[in-house]
Amino acid sequence: MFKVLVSDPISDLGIQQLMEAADVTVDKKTGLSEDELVAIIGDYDGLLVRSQTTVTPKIIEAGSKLKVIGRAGVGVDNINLEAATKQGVVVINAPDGNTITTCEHAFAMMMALARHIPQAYAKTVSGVWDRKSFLGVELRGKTLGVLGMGRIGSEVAKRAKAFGMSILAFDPFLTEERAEKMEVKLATVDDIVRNADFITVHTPLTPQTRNMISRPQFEVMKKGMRIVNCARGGVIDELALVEAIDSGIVAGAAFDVFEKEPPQADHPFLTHPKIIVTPHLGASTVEAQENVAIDVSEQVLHILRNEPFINAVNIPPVAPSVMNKLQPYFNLGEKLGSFASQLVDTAIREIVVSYAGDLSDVDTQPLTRYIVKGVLTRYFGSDANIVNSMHLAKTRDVNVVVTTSSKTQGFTNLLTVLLKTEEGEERVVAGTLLQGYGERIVQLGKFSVDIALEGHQIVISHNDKPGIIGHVGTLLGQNDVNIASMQVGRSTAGGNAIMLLTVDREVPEEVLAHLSSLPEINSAKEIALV
Ligand SMILES: NC(=O)C1=CN([C@@H]2O[C@H](COP(=O)(O)OP(=O)(O)OC[C@H]3O[C@@H](n4cnc5c(N)ncnc54)[C@H](O)[C@@H]3O)[C@@H](O)[C@H]2O)C=CC1
Ligand SMILES: O=C(O)C(=O)COP(=O)(O)O
Repeated sequence: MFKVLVSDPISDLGIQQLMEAADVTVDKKTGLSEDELVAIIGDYDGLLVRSQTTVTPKIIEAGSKLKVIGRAGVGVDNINLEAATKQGVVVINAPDGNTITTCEHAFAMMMALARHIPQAYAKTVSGVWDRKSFLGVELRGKTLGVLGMGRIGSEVAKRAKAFGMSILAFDPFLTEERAEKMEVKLATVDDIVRNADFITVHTPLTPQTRNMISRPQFEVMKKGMRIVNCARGGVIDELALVEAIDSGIVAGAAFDVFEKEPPQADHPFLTHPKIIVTPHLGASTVEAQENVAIDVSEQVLHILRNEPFINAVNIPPVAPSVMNKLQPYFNLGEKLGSFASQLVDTAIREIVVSYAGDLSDVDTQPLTRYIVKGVLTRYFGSDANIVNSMHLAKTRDVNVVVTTSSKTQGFTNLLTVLLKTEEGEERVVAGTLLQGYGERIVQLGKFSVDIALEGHQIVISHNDKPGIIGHVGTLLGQNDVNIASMQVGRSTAGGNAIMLLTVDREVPEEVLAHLSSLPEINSAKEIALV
């Protein structure tokens, strides 16, 4: 039974499938301190959060069973990704569910700003009928600068056009072609700050976006412009903004997010007559909260059940078409890695993965993660997984080299794993996925073989002399080890040879030792692929 902790207010309807899953129990405990979370997180396989819970390295380290942290929303800046990746915890988010809602909030803020709605409301309900102080401006005919043209920024631009605004947009990934298609003008940050009547930011907070709008930008802004931040506190320099308003450059600002949330009681935004604020409500609609909770619950279930999943933040994204192509090979890759690692006796220094044939035209990185996981599982057990396998290899000074070739080498697809060790040992194993026959090993060292990659196997290196197969069969039979299949490969008659056996059960140590001591046998190793 998996246990999931929900530590922020998340829609009940959205997490229904998680609550109804027969193999999951869900506990809801909101408002916990770091220490309180540290004390209980060890019991949980999954953690679901929004933006209130700060998931610190201390919490992640205490989560010894933790497999997944699900963020019911977009921004994962409250989750320590480095600690999660190190520990092999998958972090997923729900990037699509609150796009429209947040876009609509940004728009609502822009309109409220243009027409002083919060200030006018406050005065009216206080009993003052003041029609003179709140002269607004129209959006029509104005220039809107959009910084960050991702999901939300693009939707804001779309709506702004309907209001008769012209749009200047900047995003490092916005091409001239896409800008044209969206009927926005591709601009630089400098163009935007100099020419926009309104600016809205829709980027994550990164070292590049922190204080993206600060004193130097305010200095060249159009007098009387207005600015909106429904993305992340810190993208616009808060103190520089107050100065720019007070000096008459900026006519007003609307903020949903703050550098520190909640802001201190004496934060200048909270009392400034030209700044309107909301308490990080961008994603707070019934629809968005259901959407993000549904999306994240679905993925958390997949991860707990070891099924393929999407939207992992600490694993590079993979296009669905690439994923469809790679997915059938994940098992093969992991087993080949595991097989190869059980052939070596000394510390691995390099893992060389070669892809040939069909797989050469896609980005095979996700598959490499499975192979490396397979190799490292021998040393790290279940602590190695596809999230941290590359990281683990790096921290252990294991070099991972990938080569690809479109040549088919006799198989539609061929994965080869070569391990090089500190002592100069080299072990190579290659496998393929054969329609109707599943995962097969087709090369072991320099020998061609063909055997299913499954269960318990024995690899025997021997000299090609008559009678050896008989000796091996007899010894295993005497020890009640049944042989399911056998393959023999040799380079030249009478030379080195390899015997690959699939057996029905684990082979006792003493039987392996006995096998190794038989005449003409150089070594016998058991490989477990279970
Ligand atoms: N106020 C709220 O409740 C909510 C806030 N958000 C925040 O809104 C922001 C945008 O969310 P989405 O549109 O879903 O994300 P997204 O990932 O689709 O878009 C972000 C865009 O910012 C661009 N970007 C990155 N660095 C940039 C730079 N230096 N200059 C210009 N553009 C840059 C990226 O290329 C990307 O296109 C995020 O910070 C997210 O956390 C999202 C949902 C709710
Ligand atoms: O999704 C995001 O990035 C948000 O900022 C929404 O935050 P919330 O889930 O409302 O705490």
